[in-house]
Amino acid sequence: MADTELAASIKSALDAVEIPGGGALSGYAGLSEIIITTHAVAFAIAVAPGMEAAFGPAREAAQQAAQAAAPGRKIMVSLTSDKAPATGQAAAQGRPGPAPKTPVPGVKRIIAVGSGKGGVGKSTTAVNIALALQAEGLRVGVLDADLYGPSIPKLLGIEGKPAVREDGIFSPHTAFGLKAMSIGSMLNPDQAVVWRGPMATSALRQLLRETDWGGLDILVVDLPPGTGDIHISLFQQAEVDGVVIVSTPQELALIDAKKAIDMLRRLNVPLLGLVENMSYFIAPDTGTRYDIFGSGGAEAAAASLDMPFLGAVPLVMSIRENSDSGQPPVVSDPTGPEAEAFRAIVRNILAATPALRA
Ligand SMILES: Nc1ncnc2c1ncn2[C@@H]1O[C@H](COP(=O)(O)OP(=O)(O)OP(=O)(O)O)[C@@H](O)[C@H]1O
Repeated sequence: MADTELAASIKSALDAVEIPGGGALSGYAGLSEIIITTHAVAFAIAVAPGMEAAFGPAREAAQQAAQAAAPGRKIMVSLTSDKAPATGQAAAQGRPGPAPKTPVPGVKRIIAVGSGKGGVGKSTTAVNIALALQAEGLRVGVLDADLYGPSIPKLLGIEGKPAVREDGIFSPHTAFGLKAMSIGSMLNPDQAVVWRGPMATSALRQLLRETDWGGLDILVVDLPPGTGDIHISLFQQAEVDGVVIVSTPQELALIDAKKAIDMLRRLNVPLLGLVENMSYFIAPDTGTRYDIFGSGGAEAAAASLDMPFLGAVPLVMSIRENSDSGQPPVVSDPTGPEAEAFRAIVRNILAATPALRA
């Protein structure tokens, strides 16, 4: 069935869903466009502030109606309302605040990996940190929340969609011993823009909470670059134990990274430290190290921001070649200089935050 036909048949299935105050959901002005992807269906219901609970049953019924109309696809129905965060005055007036943070089933600790701008090697770092954590004896998973450039599937050589159990829970992929889920498998590449805002955060919530992680010590979340809805949604709904910021040595990237760091401070999320990627170049023939961008930029930036410097990763062709073919250096060449760089970063993280092992 074509996507437009499927969207139309879901919309007519919503005729049977009654909304508070009477009337059908299909005719409700707050119903968003129905987005169809290869594996998922997503739509949002915008409600007036304070009406979320009243719309709960309608959301449930919409979920079931859409599932019946689109069997085999993951259904994501989000309720959204424009409400200011309940701080200060709002809280004092007794208005509801953001939902409290709740543990993610099957996950003990969460580390997120972020960056100021794209293309700095954030996903490469996330995957290799996850593998290096695993080499330390921890049970580790990776969640690719980078909606605008999901690259974990390629980096881990994962293909296809994750299986959905009968109860609607995802069974994650497994790659190199890591459990892995990617927002990328939920959407077509050209749909990232459409997925902004509530639908993206709803997709994140479901990937995080409706996946059978099966008992992880640490889940590594690859965030989108910059600061946006996904970040805020993750930090508000789950206890994130710390964030690693990845930057390249160029000053511009560092300035961008500062914005990300400011946001974390405002949201009270612990910063684990800064990783400098593509920091120096090792000549493949002689093994000589060249500090092509000048050395120590990120280290100095970390010091000026009063945060730990976790380590530097060299710019090496093999990282690009192996990563892009689904063979991350920590597994493809575990004793090489790139793998050693990531392992040293992980040792620094665990030394500074021993609770991550607990
Ligand atoms: N240290 C490195 N040496 C050589 N190439 C690297 C290194 N780190 C990352 N790369 C390459 O740079 C490209 C971008 O890396 P990656 O996808 O990890 O960045 P990102 O910051 O996550 O980007 P995006 O924001 O687009 O997701 C990839 O082709 C990757 O293989």
